[in-house]
Amino acid sequence: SLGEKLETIPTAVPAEVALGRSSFPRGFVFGAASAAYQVEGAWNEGGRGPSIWDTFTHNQPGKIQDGSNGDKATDSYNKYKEDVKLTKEMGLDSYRFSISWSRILPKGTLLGGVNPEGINYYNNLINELLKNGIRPFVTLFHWDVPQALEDAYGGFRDHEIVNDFKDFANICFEEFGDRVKHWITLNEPWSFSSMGYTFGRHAPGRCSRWFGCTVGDSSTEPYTVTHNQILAHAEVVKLYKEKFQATQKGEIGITLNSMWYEPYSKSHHDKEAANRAIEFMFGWYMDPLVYGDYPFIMRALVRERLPHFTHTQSEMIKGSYDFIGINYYTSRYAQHDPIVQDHSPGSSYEDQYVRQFDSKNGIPIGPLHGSWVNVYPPGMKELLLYTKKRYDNPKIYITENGTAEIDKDLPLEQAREDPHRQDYLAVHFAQVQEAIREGVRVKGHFTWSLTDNFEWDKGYTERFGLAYIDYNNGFDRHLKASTKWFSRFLTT
Ligand SMILES: OC[C@@H]1[C@@H](O)[C@H](O)[C@@H](O)c2nnnn21
Repeated sequence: SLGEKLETIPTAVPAEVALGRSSFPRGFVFGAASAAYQVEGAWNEGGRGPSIWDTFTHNQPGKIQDGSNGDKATDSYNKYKEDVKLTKEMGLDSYRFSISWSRILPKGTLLGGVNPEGINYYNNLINELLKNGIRPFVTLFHWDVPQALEDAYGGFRDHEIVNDFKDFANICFEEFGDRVKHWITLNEPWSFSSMGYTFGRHAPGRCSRWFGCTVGDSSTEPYTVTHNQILAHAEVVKLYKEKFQATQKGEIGITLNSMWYEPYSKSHHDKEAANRAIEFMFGWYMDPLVYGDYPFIMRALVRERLPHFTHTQSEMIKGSYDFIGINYYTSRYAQHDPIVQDHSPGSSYEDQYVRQFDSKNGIPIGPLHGSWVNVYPPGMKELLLYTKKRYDNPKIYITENGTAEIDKDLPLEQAREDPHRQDYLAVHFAQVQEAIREGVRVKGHFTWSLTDNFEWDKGYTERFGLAYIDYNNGFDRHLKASTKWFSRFLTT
């Protein structure tokens, strides 16, 4: 039972992990990750056009816990060489970052013009990484839709964006594809759809009125936005494979996030609820990518609000990946939410008929780090085994995994102490190793994040970095204590 599992969660560094990188397959990639809006800053410098995150934070500061924004973020636009140096100093193999669409195409479209300063910035970043022997892993879309496209046709609410995303990707492949060999089309389409259109907590902040928004519909827009993201993803993969892969010899995939779910009780209904929860969060995307359509349970429960793919689209989407990126942080309990008479679900979240909890009988599913990361390492392994079993054992990178501390405005020396991060990483590395031993094709792990950064609706109140950012002293970077262990791990 879960109780036994909780007792068996190792708190000390498991022996095999203490052996370090040598206990992972040869060639396994260790990296750290970031995203453009969260680190670059320079929001209106270097020719960059506004994204929906600039609009959202400037116009609705109340939706951000500390009322902050990414105008400066960690000033990585000017300090990227320091970030590359941190990556190298730690002994990491790769740096995952995203390209700001509106820094390349300030008006979002090719017609609106390409920004040469944007091309120049990413060329400099890529070249600096390669000069230091660090492999670039590039995400094309990490939630920062150009505001011009939101204004023109509602961004991902309109199929038109598929063509503009293809144009953006084409420029990136042409300009950077000679040196970038690992591409991720989308980061977490579930988060973009649910946080942005079900709950309205992320840009563009749309949701139904009873969720507290003035515009939006939590029962339909998340499905439309997901549908257009999947189509945009598949068209870009098709473009890369038809026009670039033969010569550039890179690989392309997508990054999906999911929690793992444990049944709240041993009841049949709660076990079924746990299955529904993973299908509505992970299967929403994995089923189209592997089988060409949404999960049957979604068709059955969402019905006319769930868009359909044409046969041609379905064939294009099926198999549109060389790898799957998985972002895992935490797990939840899933409890059956019965369908009572006349109940009409008001959102994509309610459609699954699942109540989710982070604790049971007052006992959390795992120790709480930051505001939402309950440490539950078995969830990492279970999610990986689920992916292997249900989705034909794809090549996987863990494109995000990490933990946080609440910012308590501590003096630097105290703020750098992060034993919880060392424990978190060690126990999750052990789970990844076990999954690999059981045949899961995991080829790399990226810690979220290289540095503290703008944590979306949490602003700067939560720190996920391996390196501390001193926002009050020139955005100085300081490696946290856990990196001493991590660097040793990477060399043994
Ligand atoms: O919340 C911490 C991080 C965010 O900072 C990333 O941008 C996002 O990809 C993500 N997904 N899950 N957790 N995360």
